[in-house]
Amino acid sequence: MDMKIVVLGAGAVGLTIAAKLSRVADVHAVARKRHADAVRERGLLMTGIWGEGAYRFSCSEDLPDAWLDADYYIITAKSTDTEAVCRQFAGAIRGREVVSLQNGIGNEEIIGRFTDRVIGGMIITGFEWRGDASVHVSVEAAPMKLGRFPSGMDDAVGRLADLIGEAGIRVEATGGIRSDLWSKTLYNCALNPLGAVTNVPYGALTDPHAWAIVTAIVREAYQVVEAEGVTLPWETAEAYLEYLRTTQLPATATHHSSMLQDLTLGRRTEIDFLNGAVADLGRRHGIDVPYNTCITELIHFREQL
Ligand SMILES: NC(=O)C1=CN([C@@H]2O[C@H](COP(=O)(O)OP(=O)(O)OC[C@H]3O[C@@H](n4cnc5c(N)ncnc54)[C@H](O)[C@@H]3O)[C@@H](O)[C@H]2O)C=CC1
Ligand SMILES: CC(C)(CO)C(=O)C(=O)O
Repeated sequence: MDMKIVVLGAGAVGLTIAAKLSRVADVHAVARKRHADAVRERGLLMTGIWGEGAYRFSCSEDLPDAWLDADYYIITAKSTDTEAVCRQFAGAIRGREVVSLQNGIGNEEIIGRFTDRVIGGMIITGFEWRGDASVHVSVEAAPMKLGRFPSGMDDAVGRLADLIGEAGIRVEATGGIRSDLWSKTLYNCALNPLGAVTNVPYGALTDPHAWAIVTAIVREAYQVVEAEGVTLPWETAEAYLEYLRTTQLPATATHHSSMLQDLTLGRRTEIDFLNGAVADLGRRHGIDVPYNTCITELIHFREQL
């Protein structure tokens, strides 16, 4: 029997993941009405580096009873909606395997209040809206990572990674997902808010003036990660900055920060799960975090304009 997967809060990331998984599993996506209607009418339209085509799968605004026995629930809402999604589907996800495939620090902890089976996910692939239920997959800097949260590996993680791999998505299972989540958060903290307030593609942030700010943000964040007891693949902030400049940035140089789009559309941004989380944790650990505090306040100011 095929595995049953439910994607909760399916937008650009979630609908695309649902589409790919629909080729190897039974999939239902919970999405907003206009996307759900479009998926039902003509499928999810995908273009870009993950292939082209129309993908049909079950999609609606709610969770039909037939999906209450899903093997995995994957949350792909913005971090600002994690708590609300968990509350709305609390009955379904209690005691179930729930995966966060979101940016930032704090989602897994929120989900952990609703189920004791939390899987952390890190994805560094670009998904851009091209219309209702129409997504362009633009860039990919590394394989997806999946791991039991806060740490460890087990069969449930391995089975999901195998399934996602079968669907044609590059993925690796890991025993240390917090390290991957923090690695991605460093990248987002460095680029997302600065790219949003300056309205430039990420590649432009290597300019020396912008890079000085990126450097300060990353140095503060690095101290916080160390204080949190998380080991990153790079020994120092300087080593990460070199990786960011020479490997991650070239792979996503043309990308515009999605935070800018959130600001333009008058939506709340994920800043409190990124630089805001770094600033909060920094204060708790007695670490000076002026750059992360400043950029967080700046984004909150812009959110209100
Ligand atoms: N778009 C991208 O390229 C990438 C995004 N991410 C992260 O992935 C997460 C999702 O990002 P996107 O897909 O871009 O966001 P999105 O805004 O396109 O998708 C989230 C969707 O969930 C819907 N939603 C929220 N609550 C819901 C509910 N209760 N019922 C039904 N639908 C609900 C929203 O209306 C929205 O359509 C974020 O944490 C983001 O930072 C990570 C890597 C790349
Ligand atoms: C889209 C991409 C690859 C680059 O910014 C990303 O992963 C993110 O913004 O979180």
